[in-house]
Amino acid sequence: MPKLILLRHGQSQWNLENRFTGWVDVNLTAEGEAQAVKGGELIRAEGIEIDRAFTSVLTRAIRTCNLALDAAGQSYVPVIKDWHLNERHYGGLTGLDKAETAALHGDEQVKIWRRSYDVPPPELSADSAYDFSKDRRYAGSVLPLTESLKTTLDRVLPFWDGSIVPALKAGDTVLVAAHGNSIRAIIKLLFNLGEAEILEVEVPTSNPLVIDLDAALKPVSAKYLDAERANPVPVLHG
Ligand SMILES: O=C(O)[C@@H](CO)OP(=O)(O)O
Repeated sequence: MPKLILLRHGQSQWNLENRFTGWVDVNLTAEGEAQAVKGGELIRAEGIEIDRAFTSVLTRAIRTCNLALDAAGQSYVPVIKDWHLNERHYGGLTGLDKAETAALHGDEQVKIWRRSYDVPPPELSADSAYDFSKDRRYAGSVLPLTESLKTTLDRVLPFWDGSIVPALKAGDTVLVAAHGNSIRAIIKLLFNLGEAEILEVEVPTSNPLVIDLDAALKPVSAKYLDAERANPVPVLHG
């Protein structure tokens, strides 16, 4: 039976500072590192044997993946890194303080930017310090200037179909160490959630969400390994 473990990265420096992060390559805090290790220890305690892992090209997810695999005693697992698993691009909000932005534009507008399904934040300006188009990890790719959850899902989907689905169909146990919104995109897809339902889904940092799948890759069960830090698991649609 294929098994998928979704692991949101541990606390990052900008999670701590409450700044819109998106594609900025901030590192884990010490607390985030400890969370990643705990995630791996829980995977080990559950006796899960991972066949392959996928992560983004952002340090906080890569390090969470590595720390969790180390703590699970499975550092040898092959890891594929791909930008299609990056966090949603926060466009012109990138780097701003979330509370200051709410004070300026109102809580309602910030909630729309953060959690609406298809309203993207304003685009990144041409002179932004957060222009990643010259970063060699994205060479040859056309990069977004902003993303909603919907357009995040649009770019996660080809990678999901092309790389992760074949591994799951082969019966592998797969770890995906990624970000709040790229994981929400995968959850929407997998659980066939509506636009309103996905908005209620908040994935806790570095708490492994273990999903057993049938041969058609429909979820048959889902649980967080750290029950104390769990949020409601997505509803299984029949
Ligand atoms: O800042 C970000 O990139 C994301 C994830 O931390 O935040 P949000 O909760 O607004 O999706």
